[in-house]
Amino acid sequence: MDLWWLLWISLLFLVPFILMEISSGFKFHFKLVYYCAMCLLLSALAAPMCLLTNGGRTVNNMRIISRVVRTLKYFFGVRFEVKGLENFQIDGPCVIISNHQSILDMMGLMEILPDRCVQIAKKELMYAGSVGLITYLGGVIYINRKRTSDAKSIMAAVAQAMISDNLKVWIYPEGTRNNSGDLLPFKKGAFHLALQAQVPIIPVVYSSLTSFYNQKKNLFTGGTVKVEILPKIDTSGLTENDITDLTERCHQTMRQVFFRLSNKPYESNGQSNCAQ
Ligand SMILES: CCCCCCCC/C=C\CCCCCCCC(=O)SCCNC(=O)CCNC(=O)[C@H](O)C(C)(C)COP(=O)(O)OP(=O)(O)OC[C@H]1O[C@@H](n2cnc3c(N)ncnc32)[C@H](O)[C@@H]1OP(=O)(O)O
Ligand SMILES: CCCCCCCCCCCCCC(=O)OC[C@@H](O)COP(=O)(O)O
Repeated sequence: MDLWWLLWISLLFLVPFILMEISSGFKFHFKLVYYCAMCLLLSALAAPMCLLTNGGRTVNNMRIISRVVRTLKYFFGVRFEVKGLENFQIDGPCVIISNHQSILDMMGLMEILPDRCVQIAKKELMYAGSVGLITYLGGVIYINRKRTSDAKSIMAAVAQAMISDNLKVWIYPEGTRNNSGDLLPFKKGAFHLALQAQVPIIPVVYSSLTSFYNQKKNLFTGGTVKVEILPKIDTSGLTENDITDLTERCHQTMRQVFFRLSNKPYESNGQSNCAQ
C-alpha cells in the first residue's frame, strides 16, 4: 500500500516538470507563478522583520526589502550590469524615472535602489496580499491612475514630503508595464513633481528584457540586464511651461540609451513621443 502512495505522490510532483518539457506555454506560466509566489513568500517573511526593526510604515524598511529582493535574481538566473551608480551620489531629494517592462523590474529596482527612496505605484498593488503589505510598510505612495485630479493632489503632497522628509521618489513615467521593445510616451506627473519640489531628475534605463523574457514567445529564461544611471537633470528655474519640453527631452534621451543598451538600431520615430 505504502509503495502505491509513494508512486502516486512522486508522479504528482513529476507532472509539472513533464508538462514544462512538452509545453513552453506551461513552462512560461509556471515560472511566472513561481516568481509571484516567491514575491508573496519573501514579502510575508520581510514584513515581520520590518515591523520588528522599524515598527511600522517607514522608508527605512526599504533597506530590508531591497536586501531581500536582491536575492530573487539568483532564483531566476538574472544578472545586472550597472553603470553610472556615481550619479546617485547626490545629497537630498530627487525624482528618479525609469522604463518599466514587467513585474520582473522589481529585481532591477531593488538592485540599485538608493537610500531613502520610495516609489509611486498604482493603488491596486495595495491589495496584492503580502506584497501589498510590504509596499505599504516600505512607504510606497499609491495613486489612482484613473483619477488624474486625485493623483495630482497626492503628487503635490509628495512634493512637500520629499523636502520635509528628505525623500527620493522613483516613478515609472510610462505609467504601465511595456515589454514591446520600445518606450511608451511619458506621462507628465514625474516632471510636475520634480518642478513642484524643485529637485533634480535622475533618469535610469534598463535594457530590453525581450532576449530572455517575452510573453508572446512564452520565453522566460535567465539573462543579463544592462542598467545605466544617467547624470541628473536640473529643474531649477523651470516652470510649468517647460514641462512638455522636459518630458520630451527625457523621453528622447532615455529612448536612445534604451536602444543602445538593448543593442538595437535607434530609429527616432519622428513624431513627438511626449505624453499627449
Ligand atoms: C520583500 C520581497 C517583495 C517582492 C515584491 C516586490 C515588492 C517591492 C516593494 C516596493 C517597491 C514597489 C514598487 C511598485 C512599482 C509599481 C509601479 C506602478 O504601479 S506603475 C503605474 C503607476 N505609476 C504611474 O502611473 C506614474 C506615471 N503617471 C503619472 O505620473 C501621470 O502623470 C499621472 C498618473 C499623475 C496622471 O496621469 P494622466 O493619465 O492623467 O496623464 P498625464 O498626461 O501625465 O496628465 C494629464 C494632465 O495632467 C497634468 N498633470 C499630470 N500630473 C500632474 C501633477 N502632478 N501636477 C499638475 N499637473 C499634472 C499633465 O500636464 C496633463 O496636462 P496637459 O496635457 O499638459 O494640459
Ligand atoms: C493575492 C494576489 C497576489 C498577486 C501576486 C503578487 C505579485 C507581486 C509581483 C511583484 C510586484 C510587482 C509590481 C509591479 O510591477 O506592478 C505592475 C505595475 O507596475 C504596472 O501595472 P500595469 O502594467 O499597469 O498592470
